[in-house]
Amino acid sequence: MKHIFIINPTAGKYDSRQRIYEMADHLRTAHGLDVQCILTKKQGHATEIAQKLCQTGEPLRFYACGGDGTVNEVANGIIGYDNAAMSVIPVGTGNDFLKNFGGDMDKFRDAENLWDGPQFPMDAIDVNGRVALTIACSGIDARVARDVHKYSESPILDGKSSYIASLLVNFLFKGIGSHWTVELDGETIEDDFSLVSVCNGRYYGGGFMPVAEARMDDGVLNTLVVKKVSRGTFIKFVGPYSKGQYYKFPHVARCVAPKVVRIRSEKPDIVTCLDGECITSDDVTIRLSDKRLNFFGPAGCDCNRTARDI
Ligand SMILES: Nc1ncnc2c1ncn2[C@@H]1O[C@H](COP(=O)(O)OP(=O)(O)OP(=O)(O)O)[C@@H](O)[C@H]1O
Repeated sequence: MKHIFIINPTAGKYDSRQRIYEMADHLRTAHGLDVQCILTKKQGHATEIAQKLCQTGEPLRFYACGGDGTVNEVANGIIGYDNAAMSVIPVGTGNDFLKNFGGDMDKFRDAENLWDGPQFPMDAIDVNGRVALTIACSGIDARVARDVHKYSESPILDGKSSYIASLLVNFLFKGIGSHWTVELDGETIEDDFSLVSVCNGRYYGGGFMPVAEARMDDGVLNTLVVKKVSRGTFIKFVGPYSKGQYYKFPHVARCVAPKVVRIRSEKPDIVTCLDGECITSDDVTIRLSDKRLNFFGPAGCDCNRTARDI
């Protein structure tokens, strides 16, 4: 078994390379493991590295060292390969993926807790052939996520404050709704929408939680469809929405669990964020991936630790 640390040197506010090299060295010396550290060189590189290694057929354990973007890229590289599994060492700005594990998040910071941890399958979301693990959102929340990196470079803003800054700018200057045709299995709705959030997990945007009951291994994608609303309603809605209380606004938000969600627009104005990484198109199809992700974590961890019933 090989242990591969894929390190995004640009993730997070501080350089974490030295700390990761020390952890990797410790696994070599204390446990005699075959460990390799690889730095990413550009966006998308983590997927290329992981996929190439998976094709060798060797048994592999990957450690995505970065934020949600790095986690997403490694997942896209390994999903579908039986010989590979992944975990995460969080050194990013937001690390929303690991929030799903609740209080166990801190255990992921040390590879000593991970290298022989249990492996389990997790669901994934397929978005036009690309994979998201936590949430695939389209609409104002995706535009906010696309712009959030501009603000997260500020030394005075943490993950959540950067998200709020981006939300305010989009809300005040760029408008809330988009005219789309949304298909939820057989149902077709043409209307103005604020957002469509397809949730496998629960967190995005530095800790916002659209659907608290979403579970990451139940084969269900909880999908929140929010029609265009006035600025006044949006202001009242956003707080409860961020805490999984969409059901307090039944005239605005509807939560369903379709097998396939398709969004179409007359122009390429559909911004869709997959775990924070954004694509823009005029036709997006989102469904449960037919592949599951092999994931490993600290003993006793649970990707549904923070899930709740309505
Ligand atoms: N060497 C590199 N140079 C520039 N960008 C890179 C490099 N390696 C990876 N990236 C890109 O950096 C972006 C940000 O990475 P990531 O999301 O992991 O960190 P973060 O933004 O600090 O964390 P989070 O998304 O959790 O807030 C990703 O889009 C990734 O593709």
